Amino acid sequence: MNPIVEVPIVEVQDFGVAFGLKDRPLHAVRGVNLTVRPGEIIGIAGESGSGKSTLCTGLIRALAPTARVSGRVCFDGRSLYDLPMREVAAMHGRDIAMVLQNPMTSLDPLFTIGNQVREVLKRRGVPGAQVREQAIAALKRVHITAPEMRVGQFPHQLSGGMRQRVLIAMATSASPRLLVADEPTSALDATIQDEILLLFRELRDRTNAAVLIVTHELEVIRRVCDRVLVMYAGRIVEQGPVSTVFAAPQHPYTRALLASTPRIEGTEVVLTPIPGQVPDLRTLGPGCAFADRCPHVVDPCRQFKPEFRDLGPDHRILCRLEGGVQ
Ligand SMILES: Nc1ncnc2c1ncn2[C@@H]1O[C@H](COP(=O)(O)OP(=O)(O)OP(=O)(O)O)[C@@H](O)[C@H]1O
Repeated sequence: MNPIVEVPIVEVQDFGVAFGLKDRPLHAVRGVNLTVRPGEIIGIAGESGSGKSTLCTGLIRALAPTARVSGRVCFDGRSLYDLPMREVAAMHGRDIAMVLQNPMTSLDPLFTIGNQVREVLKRRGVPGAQVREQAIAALKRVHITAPEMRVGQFPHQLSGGMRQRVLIAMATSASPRLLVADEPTSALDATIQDEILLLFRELRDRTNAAVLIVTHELEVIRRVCDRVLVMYAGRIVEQGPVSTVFAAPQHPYTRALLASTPRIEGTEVVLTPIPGQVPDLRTLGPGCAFADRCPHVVDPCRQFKPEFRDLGPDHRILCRLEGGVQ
């Protein structure tokens, strides 16, 4: 693993994102404080609707125009939401890359793979004479076999795994400083998943980029990430090194989430679903959003805002329970 350099690439203070009516807002993300350093791979976990995608798109200023943002996001020391959009757009092509879930809808079915990779390279200022050669090199880096032949093919002629690699090749061709991958492997089968995940590590090792991976699959995080953020109802409820959090999760929600993933015990597949429902983000009470589902809930949890507790180096939870769950 790369040594982690201490100068952050992203610094987030009290970040929030709301949608909907001003007098009845939906707080998709609330009170996020986060530092992302070059060379680290961070996984973001949480049930559907917990705010994972909104946080990631918010961190790179790629939210829907209806979103209302609060707090501060600094990218490479510059306050992202104070920059002119023109500069942010230039950063998106150069310093920040995004890989999305569905490789079929992200590639244009009417153009060859070569056309699409070359177009990205041209936009990034690669001289015309080098474009073909660099497009082939970019495909080779993501382990596409016979890239000279593939450049002449259309997206539908490639497998799902190969299409995802092409998107990663396009996203990383400018050696971004931050790569955001939103459910990058969920449409792929397990062996292809592994290969795609390895590409993120290779990118990190080659360029010292920071990588944020949003996923429902905790196993993905356990295998490739250095750090994990667990989100619930728009807040990060636990963050810490993957090895620490997976070995001994401290927030009751993290425990429940880990227990809810299928595991094999003897000859049986066992999982313990999390009881209850995710709360409506428009009608959250003053206390902890997880209180109604928490096995350790006590009265103050419902009445007062939960507080962050530091449990060790880079490890914190948002919970009133002293020292986490015993
Ligand atoms: N453009 C939007 N307009 C209105 N509400 C939105 C918008 N985008 C997201 N939301 C709402 O914000 C909340 C968080 O959504 P988000 O997609 O960030 O969650 P998620 O954890 O990424 O979920 P999933 O795992 O299902 O993708 C949800 O209640 C969602 O409906």
